[in-house]
Amino acid sequence: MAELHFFTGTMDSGKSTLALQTNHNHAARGRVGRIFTTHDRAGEAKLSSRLGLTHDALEVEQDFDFWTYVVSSLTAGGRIDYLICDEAQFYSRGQIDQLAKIVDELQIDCFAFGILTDFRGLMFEGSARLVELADRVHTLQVEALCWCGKRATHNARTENGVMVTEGEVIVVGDVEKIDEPPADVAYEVLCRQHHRRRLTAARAKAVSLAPEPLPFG
Ligand SMILES: Nc1ncnc2c1ncn2[C@@H]1O[C@H](COP(=O)(O)OP(=O)(O)O)[C@@H](O)[C@H]1O
Ligand SMILES: Cc1cn([C@H]2C[C@H](O)[C@@H](COP(=O)(O)O)O2)c(=O)[nH]c1=O
Repeated sequence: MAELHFFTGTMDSGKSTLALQTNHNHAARGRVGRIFTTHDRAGEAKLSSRLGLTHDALEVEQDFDFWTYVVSSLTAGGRIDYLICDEAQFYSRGQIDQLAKIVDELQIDCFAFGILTDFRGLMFEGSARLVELADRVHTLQVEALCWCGKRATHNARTENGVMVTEGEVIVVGDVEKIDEPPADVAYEVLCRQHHRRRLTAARAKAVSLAPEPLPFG
């Protein structure tokens, strides 16, 4: 039986790497797939991993219809055994419904990859629908870590090094590099407590370096 899988984890937890590995393993056994993504950091119609692998992909635009695409391909004599869907958090609710229909009605496996929550800690539309519909939800095994050493569960957005909680939901960007100056927009993975307290690595460092308050009186 075909299944709808949702692989989720914070930014930088290895989702795109796993997407490419999954494609490789299926293709190596002669199965034929299609790779989809949207808003990848590497640019349009690319699926890229921080480990250096990149693969051409089909870009999922807002009005893209998975069901129509797959049915047209099959009708034209094409073969599709599985779909790889990266950055699935950005897909619409309707597009996730189409993926579920493809799994059920056409017996095509679907492997979707994405982050669960946005920089405010709220579920993305695509991820929420995947949690509702997926046959299996897998949490990535490789744990991204908060600066405190705890498992990171949240994706914070920073603007010039300062954590923000308001703004557009979709802003393509990378995780902050510790040895580089703060980017205009970047992300940092944090544990819940430090996300709640808005305590990024830079702020924690600044606070710990701040002089002790003068004794009262
Ligand atoms: N130089 C490196 N050496 C080893 N592993 C690395 C290196 N750079 C990145 N990684 C691994 O790649 C992961 C990020 O992979 P990626 O597929 O881009 O993540 P995601 O799609 O979840 O954002 C990191 O969690 C880390 O495990
Ligand atoms: C939290 C959050 C992230 N994004 C963007 C930033 C990146 O371009 C992608 C996540 O990619 P990754 O492969 O998982 O690292 O999503 C966003 O647009 N809005 C957010 O709130």
